Amino acid sequence: MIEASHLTRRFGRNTAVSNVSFTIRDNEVVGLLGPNGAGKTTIMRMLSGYLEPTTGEISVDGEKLGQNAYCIQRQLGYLPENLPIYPEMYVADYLHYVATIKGIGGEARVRSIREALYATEMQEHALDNIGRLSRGQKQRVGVAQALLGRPRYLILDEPTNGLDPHQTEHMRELIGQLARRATVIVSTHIMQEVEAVCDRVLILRNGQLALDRPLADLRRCAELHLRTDHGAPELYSILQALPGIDSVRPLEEDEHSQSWRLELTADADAETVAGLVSDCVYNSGARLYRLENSGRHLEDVFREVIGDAGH
Ligand SMILES: Nc1ncnc2c1ncn2[C@@H]1O[C@H](COP(=O)(O)OP(=O)(O)OP(=O)(O)O)[C@@H](O)[C@H]1O
Repeated sequence: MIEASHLTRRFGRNTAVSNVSFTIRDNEVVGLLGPNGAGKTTIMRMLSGYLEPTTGEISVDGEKLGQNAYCIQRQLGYLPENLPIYPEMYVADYLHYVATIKGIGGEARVRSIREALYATEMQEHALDNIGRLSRGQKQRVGVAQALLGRPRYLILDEPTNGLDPHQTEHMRELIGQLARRATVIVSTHIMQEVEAVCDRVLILRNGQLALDRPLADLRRCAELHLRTDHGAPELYSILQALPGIDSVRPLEEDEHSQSWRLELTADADAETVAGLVSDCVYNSGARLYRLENSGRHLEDVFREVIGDAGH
């Protein structure tokens, strides 16, 4: 378990991360989201032990990172945002070098390199010069070095950066597989990625934690999309008064129809409310054109949470 408690990091006068606390349980896959400059990389660097917090503390399985950095780092795989990769080295030599630094030797080192190459689909490039690899292939070398030694914790800063759609899909599958034996913290700008692989999402805004929620929770916060004709002008206020409906937001309207987004209360059952809504529409004399239940998309949640900080 990773516990980050009241983390603050300043660079001169700039506070990159401000009083951020969270706990990550074993085998969770946590997505770290936020606009440019929100503090994601700074948090990941602190979690990996490569950057000290100005104040606050990180502990891993109850051990303080500041006091046991080397020990903890051996259980940790880290893909930094800008990986220092040596262009003149061969892929296999580079992985050999990183494995040695991580204290993996002998048979285990060979096995570990083979596993990492296989997991990242880089086995054919083992004897390629790193300088000649494409951007996406270099990124995969970065992920491969993070996987060496089967770390219990994986911190991946934008792992799909530069990957083509096939490799992006493969990376998602890989993260899913890794989650069976590791705790994964992944930062990305791609919401679909988080929706596809993460159990939980942390959203940072101006260095502060603006949201920490399980994705299942966000999906449960359902909403209904309703489209009717203009047959019942009072429908808006009737809908607003229905149990289970938190708010009614008008969407587009044309001469034939009007649409609303009905946001449900956290404890509402979407199907029960949908039944009430269709009864209401029918009883009001309006014609029902569409009634659809859709979970909230992370993209909408992100926009709401980030607000102006996203520009
Ligand atoms: N080494 C540093 N020296 C000075 N300021 C820094 C340093 N590293 C980060 N910062 C500042 O801290 C803030 C947070 O940066 P950080 O890289 O953590 O954001 P981020 O969320 O990872 O952004 P991006 O999505 O663009 O990668 C920014 O204002 C950045 O300029």
